Amino acid sequence: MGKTPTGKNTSGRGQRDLKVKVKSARGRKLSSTRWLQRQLNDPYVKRAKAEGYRGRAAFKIMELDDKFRFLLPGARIVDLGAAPGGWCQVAVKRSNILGEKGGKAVGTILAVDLQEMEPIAGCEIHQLDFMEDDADLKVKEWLGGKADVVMSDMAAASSGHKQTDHLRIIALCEAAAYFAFDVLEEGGTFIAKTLAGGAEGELQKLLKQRFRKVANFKPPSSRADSSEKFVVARGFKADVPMDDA
Ligand SMILES: C[S@@+](CC[C@H](N)C(=O)[O-])C[C@H]1O[C@@H](n2cnc3c(N)ncnc32)[C@H](O)[C@@H]1O
Repeated sequence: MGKTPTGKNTSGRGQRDLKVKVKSARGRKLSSTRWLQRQLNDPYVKRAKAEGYRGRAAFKIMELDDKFRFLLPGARIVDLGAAPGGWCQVAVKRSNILGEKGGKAVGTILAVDLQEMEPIAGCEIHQLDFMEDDADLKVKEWLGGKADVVMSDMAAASSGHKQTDHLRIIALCEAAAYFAFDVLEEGGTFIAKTLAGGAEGELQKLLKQRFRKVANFKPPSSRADSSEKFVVARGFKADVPMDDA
């Protein structure tokens, strides 16, 4: 029998467990160094800083919009998982929320996140856990009407376990999708970030019941070594009940 650092006797198995912990602690230290290096060398991180965006995620929504054209002038947009605010910054510009490109400033952006967010002109920001009971009702009330776009970049902090992270993000996507079913205008668009894994088929099936077109897209700015991609559902069918779709 060996001894733990606190002097307790251990079995052989206990010693093996201790070694694993030391090894994984080292692993975490290494990977955080790699994370920092990757951030420092990432061209999108540099561009975001140079162009005044709050994060590299801003380029993902630009690339999604370049391909699918949903940030239209005057759009009413709900941004779920919005912090720190890169998507909102892009949406304010592209949907001419402040009327800077001429015309009336008629659009709205409702931003929701678990975390606090610094204000962004043209966005109404709410701090809320979208998975708590009645969160959808609260957001609906703040919205005060229909939306043209519901977009979700919601993601929980990585657990380090691929399947757990996949199931967590699919749950967030589904909650966002049911909310979209409730608030989208006829023809509206739903965008959500997913991580590849076994439960995606069910999400696609759900979306295909209520949207005319459902596609997956990995923007060039999404890291190649990440299983992240975005589901883009267009042409919302407002009057089709789920069972008859
Ligand atoms: C990748 S970040 C979003 C980045 C954002 N699109 C941007 O451009 O700055 C994911 C966000 O999802 C938020 N999030 C995760 N789970 C959430 C939940 N249950 N309710 C609300 N926000 C959530 C996190 O707090 C985090 O800010």
